[in-house]
Parts: sequence; C-alpha cells; structure tokens
Amino acid sequence: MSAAQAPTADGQAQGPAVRPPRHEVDPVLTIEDLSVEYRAETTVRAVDHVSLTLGRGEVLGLAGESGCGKSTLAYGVNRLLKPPAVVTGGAVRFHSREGHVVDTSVLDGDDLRLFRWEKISMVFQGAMNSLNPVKKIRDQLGDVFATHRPSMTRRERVLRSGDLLERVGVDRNRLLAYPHELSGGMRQRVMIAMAMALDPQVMIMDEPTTALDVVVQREILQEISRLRAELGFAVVFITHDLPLLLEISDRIAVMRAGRIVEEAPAMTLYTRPQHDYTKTLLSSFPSLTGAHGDFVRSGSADLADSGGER
Ligand SMILES: Nc1ncnc2c1ncn2[C@@H]1O[C@H](COP(=O)(O)OP(=O)(O)OP(=O)(O)O)[C@@H](O)[C@H]1O
Repeated sequence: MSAAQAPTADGQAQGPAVRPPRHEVDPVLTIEDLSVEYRAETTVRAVDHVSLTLGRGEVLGLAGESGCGKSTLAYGVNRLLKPPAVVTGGAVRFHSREGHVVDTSVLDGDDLRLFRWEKISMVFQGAMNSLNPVKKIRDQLGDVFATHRPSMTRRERVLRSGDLLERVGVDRNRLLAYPHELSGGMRQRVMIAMAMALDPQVMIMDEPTTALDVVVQREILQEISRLRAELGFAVVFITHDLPLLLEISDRIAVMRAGRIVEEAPAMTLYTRPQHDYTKTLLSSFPSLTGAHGDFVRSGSADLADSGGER
C-alpha cells in the first residue's frame, strides 16, 4: 500500500490521493450562473446560465463557433457590455491574492476603472486599431501609468514603458514610433503590453491574434505563454480556432448557443471528448487528425499524465 492509500480510522483503505484541480483550490475568477440578453426587436439570450471558474495562473480556453456568445461572456465578465445587452442573472467574482472576494456587479466609477486595468485586463481582436494614431507609443503606454500610478515620474514612466515593450518582443526604440509606423503584429504586441502594464491577475484575450498572419500569430502566442509562466497571470483565451486552443490552454470550455456544453483539461478534451458537439467541432479541423502539435508549449505528454493540471 502506498503512502497515498493510508487506512482511514475505520480501517478501510482509501484510494490514491488525487490532487484537486487548481481552479477548485485557488480560483481567481468565478462566473456563477451568468445570463445576458440582447433586448432589441427580438430578444437574444447570448449567454445562458454560464458557470465557469478560472484558476490562478491558469489558461482557460473558450471555444465555440461564431455567434455562440463568447465575446458577450468576455465583455460581461469585464463589465463592458452596453445596451441593448442586459445582464439578467448571475454573478462574477474576483478573488484577490490576499483572499478578498469582489462581486464585480457592485463596482462603478473609479472602482470599476481600477478593477479593469489593475485586476482584469482585456485584449480584443481589433485592439491594435484602437491606438491613438497621432500619439507616440511612449505617450500611450505612459498614459496608463500617469493615470494609475500618479507618483511615478516621467522618466520612470518612459523606463517602465520601454521595459514593457521589450517584454512583448518589441525593441524599446519603438517608443518613439507612431502606430502607423508599426506592423499589425507589433501594434497588437503594444496592446498586450498595455494590458499587462499594471500586472493584472487576469487577462481576457478575445481572438487577440486572429487578424494576424500565422507566423506572427505563433510568435505572439509563444510570447503570451512565456509571460504567463514568468508573471503568473491567468488567461481566458477566446477563439473559434480549437487547434490553437488545444496548444495554449490548460483547460477548455466549449460553448454552444450561449451555454457551456463541455469543460475539461485540454488533453482530455482532445483525447476523450464527451459531448457530440465537441466531437463535431474537433472533427471540423482536419489538422487535429494528425499529431497534436506542441510548438507553443512543450510537455504535452506530461499534460496527459497529469490530467491537464500543471
Ligand atoms: N449588439 C447586439 N445586439 C443584438 N444581438 C447581438 C449584439 N451583439 C451580439 N448579438 C448576438 O448575440 C449572440 C452572441 O454573439 P457574440 O458576439 O457574443 O458571439 P461570439 O461567439 O463572440 O461570435 P464571434 O466569434 O463571431 O465574435 C449572437 O447571436 C449575436 O447575433
């Protein structure tokens, strides 16, 4: 009998000790029974009683075809929904490292702004086009610090902005560039740098690389994986590209028509999908019938052994 099979007080042997998954032990974000409707001429329930937990430092992939509600869920979590969207039920809670639990629905004004940059930040598909065209990168990154870290001097802001750029693989001399002087990939890296500026514990990435060519997309994903390992933030990564999610995620939730139909460690979802829709989704990517690529992160075999928890 192994140490993990110590007898209980009544003399019965227990099964092997199973390590509970990280998101259960140490959650950073919990979405509880969240529902969102768009109330226009007709009412569309875009998010329908969704519950999900994100573990601290975990990458949770959210997969599903166009229109299934992924973006609505992401915007709902970050309190960025605008009319005609209405949150009709549920809650989103943020768990700080210090053990505080914040119900995001009660945040407003400065508290909400602070929460969005400092605790949860977001990178979306078109983000690179939201840079101000007439302002240098230095000043756009610097603005984040000027607003949220008013005690920083100008010199400190420039230094820190340069560090951020280097962190995402952009030379710091690009601080002096205007957005139009950078490639799309570089602009998106700048947006990722901006989202990381205040060391948030959660980053929501909604199709962050979809508009970019495959090579640039791979480079950026490798960067995100490396930074996640280095800095320990958690990621909700949203895309319809399931092969990509399998490579980058610890766990994957599959969404269909506003609901989560399946949720499992990435490798389990790939090797033993349960729901018919997940099976259909997997079979719709011919590349998945070949070997499971692991260019973004290594150790896929370890992942399979550990049930996806790392
Ligand atoms: N402003 C809006 N008004 C009315 N309905 C909307 C609005 N925005 C989204 N919807 C509807 O809500 C549903 C979910 O849309 P959502 O954009 O969240 O899906 P998605 O999975 O992110 O799709 P995509 O991958 O194409 O962005 C869809 O049926 C969509 O038509």
